[in-house]
Amino acid sequence: MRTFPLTGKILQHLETLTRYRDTSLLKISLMNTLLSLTRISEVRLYDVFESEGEHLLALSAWSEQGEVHGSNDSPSDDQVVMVEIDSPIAQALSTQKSVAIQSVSGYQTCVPIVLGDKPIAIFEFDSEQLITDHEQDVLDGVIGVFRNYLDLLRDSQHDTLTGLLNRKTFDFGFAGLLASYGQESTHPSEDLRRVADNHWLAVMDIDHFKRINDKFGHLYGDEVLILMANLMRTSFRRHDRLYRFGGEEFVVLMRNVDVDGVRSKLEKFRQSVEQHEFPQVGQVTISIGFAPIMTSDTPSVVVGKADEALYFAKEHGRNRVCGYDELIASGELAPMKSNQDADFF
Ligand SMILES: Nc1nc2c(ncn2[C@@H]2O[C@H](COP(=O)(O)OP(=O)(O)OP(=O)(O)O)[C@@H](O)[C@H]2O)c(=O)[nH]1
Repeated sequence: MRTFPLTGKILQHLETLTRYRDTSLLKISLMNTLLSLTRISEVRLYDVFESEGEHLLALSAWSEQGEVHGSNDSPSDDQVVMVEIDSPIAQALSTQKSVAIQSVSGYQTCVPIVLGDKPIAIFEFDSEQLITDHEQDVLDGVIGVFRNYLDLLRDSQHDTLTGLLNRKTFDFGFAGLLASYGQESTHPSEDLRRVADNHWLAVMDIDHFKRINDKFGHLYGDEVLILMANLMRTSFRRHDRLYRFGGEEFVVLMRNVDVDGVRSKLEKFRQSVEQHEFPQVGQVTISIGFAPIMTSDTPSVVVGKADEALYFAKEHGRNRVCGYDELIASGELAPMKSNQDADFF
């Protein structure tokens, strides 16, 4: 009978947990749940990546004196660390099972989260005492619900053909991203609150894609889209966000790069597409427009500016990279009027 209040509490937590559609908030909610249902004192959650057969970790949420914090951005390269050989995390990742060890302040338990046959995240718990079998059951059950829900959420956030993030995820996440960038910005002037001068949005569109479909058929057209997504994954950095916006249009969100860096990165990508031999189809080219992300702009204005630069590239020969600011400065494009942003979304 004494288990009923705990069962009710677990159900309440699960109800709260499954309300979230945002992965970062979901993680924070899960960690609060685990702290509240067990005698764990602190918890850290790492995202797990695989690179050349090695596991890499990036801290994505953590507690400090019981208060949970999370990062809502993809980790940059310098936030990713290698797993220490023979560490409990390494053991838990290789066996795909929980590992508990005695530590200076008590016990440390590592619980991997495995999707398919791949570990995608790992929890590290500190507790004064060894976790009991009952607590382990609660941990396993709640983490299992989290894993299944995360799997569903990931499915709904990604484009089925290319595996990139989808348009819905962009629409949902970009406004939040702008708001969080705004909090980070240190610029004193409201108008000039460009996000540390280094966040960008690029819209990319395959040239004459209709011709590819018409000449080789839709299956080859689809293959080009998949290969294009793979080229994007290898060309951009881990913390850049890659979206298929629809049809043959893609979007990249880039941060921590100056205007020269963004231009050369996009130019390099354009060249790698041009030089890639697409099976059957041969050469494919892409046109790219990019614009800075300013906290004073709405998402539709940012996309609208990058789109204008893209249309300029299309109208001036295709297979080019054009920056909105550069086109405005050179007088080749007239500045967008504020009412031009209506109803993009
Ligand atoms: N194979 C395939 N084709 C798609 C998909 N989504 C959209 N398309 C096709 O993409 C083509 C886009 O053609 P347009 O918008 O005319 O553009 P384009 O031929 O690339 O010409 P420009 O953009 O002006 O260079 C259309 O033929 C669509 O049917 C898809 O998921 N798979």
